[in-house]
Amino acid sequence: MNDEAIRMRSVSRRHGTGEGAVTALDQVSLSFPRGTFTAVMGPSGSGKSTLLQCAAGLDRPTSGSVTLCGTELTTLSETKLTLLRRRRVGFVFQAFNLLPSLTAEQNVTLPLRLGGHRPSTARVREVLRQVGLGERARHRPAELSGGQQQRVALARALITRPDVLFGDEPTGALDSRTGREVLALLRGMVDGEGQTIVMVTHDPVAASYADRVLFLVDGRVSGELAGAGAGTIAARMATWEAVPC
Ligand SMILES: Nc1ncnc2c1ncn2[C@@H]1O[C@H](COP(=O)(O)OP(=O)(O)OP(=O)(O)O)[C@@H](O)[C@H]1O
Repeated sequence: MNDEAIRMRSVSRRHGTGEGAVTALDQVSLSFPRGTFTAVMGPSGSGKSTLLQCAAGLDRPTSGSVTLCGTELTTLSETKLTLLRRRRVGFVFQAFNLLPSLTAEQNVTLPLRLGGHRPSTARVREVLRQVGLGERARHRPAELSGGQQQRVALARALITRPDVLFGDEPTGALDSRTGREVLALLRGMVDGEGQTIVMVTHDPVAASYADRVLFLVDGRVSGELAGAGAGTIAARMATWEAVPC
């Protein structure tokens, strides 16, 4: 069995051509082992979101290779890539992106239903229980706290049992206590169920929940820390914050 959830080999992503061209990712090679939690950090514009999008098959690299559990993504047709994304990767963003008129369980099942699938009620209840919302299945977003709304978004991302869960600042809109609850939930999914998580964050406390923190600068991996606390991560961030723009 392939123990790499994602493998990126010499991945570059350039936008535009000629003098105005921007290299968002520059020859990045990385492995994300299954069952691990990785945080991706770096200054604004360093390529974090681009890395996440290329790893998840949401964006296509200009060159290089990306495999998801052994499947090469860069050569897949748009249709196959869409199907693969729908089934094998999950996303949570800073914005919860819930439909206000739908209940928690309807929000969780909406993407699957749009794709022509109807998950069993048992599965929907199971995933809502997993995120601590077993009693809130019939509530609408306005009847839920911010943290609970993000848990609905998490349940929606997890319902297909994705190979990888990607988060782009998933706790960015939450107060610090609620954010920590969501991060503890993510950590528990890695430890308890072997979920693979890749999360972009600007917050050293959020990054400290990960097994490994990758640092990007100018589209390249500039270093990494394993098992680091928030203080150590913040000290590393201070080295690039000190560089004048
Ligand atoms: N569609 C695009 N067209 C042109 N340039 C782009 C495009 N998308 C991203 N870029 C550029 O690529 C670089 C990396 O962007 P990216 O959004 O990946 O950075 P980031 O580290 O996630 O930034 P932030 O922390 O501010 O969200 C930036 O210089 C950005 O301006």
